[in-house]
Amino acid sequence: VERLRLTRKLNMNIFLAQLIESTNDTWGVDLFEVDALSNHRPLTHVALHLFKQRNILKQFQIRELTFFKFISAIEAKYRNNPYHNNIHATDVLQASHHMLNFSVFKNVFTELEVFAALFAAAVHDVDHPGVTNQYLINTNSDLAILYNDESVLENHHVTLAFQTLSTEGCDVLSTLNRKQHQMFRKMVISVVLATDMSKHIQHIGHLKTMVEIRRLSSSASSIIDPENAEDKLQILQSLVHCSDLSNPLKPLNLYLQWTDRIMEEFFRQGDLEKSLNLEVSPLCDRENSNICKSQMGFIDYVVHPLWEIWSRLTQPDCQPIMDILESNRVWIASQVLTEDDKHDG
Ligand SMILES: COc1ccc(-c2ccn(CCC(=O)N3CCOCC3)n2)cc1OC1CCCC1
Ligand SMILES: [Mg+2]
Ligand SMILES: [Zn+2]
Repeated sequence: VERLRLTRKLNMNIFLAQLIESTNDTWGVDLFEVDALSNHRPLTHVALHLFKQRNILKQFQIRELTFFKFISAIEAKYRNNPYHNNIHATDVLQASHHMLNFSVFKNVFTELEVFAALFAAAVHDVDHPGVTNQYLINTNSDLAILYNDESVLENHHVTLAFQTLSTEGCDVLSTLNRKQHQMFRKMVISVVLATDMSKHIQHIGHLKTMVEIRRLSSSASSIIDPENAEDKLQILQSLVHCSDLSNPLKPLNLYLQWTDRIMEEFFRQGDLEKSLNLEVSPLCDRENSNICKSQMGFIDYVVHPLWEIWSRLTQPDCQPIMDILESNRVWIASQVLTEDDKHDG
């Protein structure tokens, strides 16, 4: 029996290693599998692997042990919410890594910009309480008071990330010089704050402008001027925001798991609102919801408008991902009909 147990353990580790290797260049890795096989430490495993694969630790002389301690401390500060947890952080990190490899971004970003974008993705929801900014504001929470109702959650995530750097043995930025540290901090703050849905429309506006310039400018090649730090920062903000909103562009079985999870998180907020005699927020009433219809709305009015312009900027590498969105939408639409019948029934 002991030999059998060890063989099974060995096979699980081999399978885990193969899954983690696939995060290098695969869109839609099953991170729920990685979570199950990694003793619920997907973020530490994947982040360590991707930062090493990109040679970030060597470039900035960051000791592997220091990075391990930091990312483990961050992963431990993600709460076990149904949706906003360490698996979601890993998902956004891996999607951001994947899109940074798009050919349109070749030779555009510096190592420091890549480091800042992936760092921001890994920490972007740390200590998320599983409720929305609006709920924190409506309940006069300490966080809303602390951040004056402005991007409350996003401010909290980035502050906690930088505070974690001062935990014993966790300062992954100790080898950066003053200028690098200042630029890194500015980029991480702006990328994490840009994951607030209140900035969503601005993302679309900036991307439309950039695509327009690409269309007008003669050089059909990469339109992104590597000298324009502002443009590059806006692109990194949109890249992580797109990754944050990438669930409907993942293989259907993964998309449906994320949908179940966000709905359960919303429903728990609705339960809280009911118990506090507050008005139940939209989509948060588990007694009265149409999951497929709300996903159709999410895709048509939030996800597709953003990803349509993002894919135009990043063509041709985004097409396979847009195709998944299209097929998922067709499937959801087919379910709306049956879901109606169920309700009518
Ligand atoms: C798989 O389903 C979703 C996956 C992700 C999102 C989503 C929206 C905005 N973000 C970015 C973070 C943010 O700002 N949030 C977090 C969600 O709550 C609102 C503030 N993420 C919403 C999703 O579905 C919702 C429930 C039915 C329709 C919309
Ligand atoms: Mg967030
Ligand atoms: Zn997020």
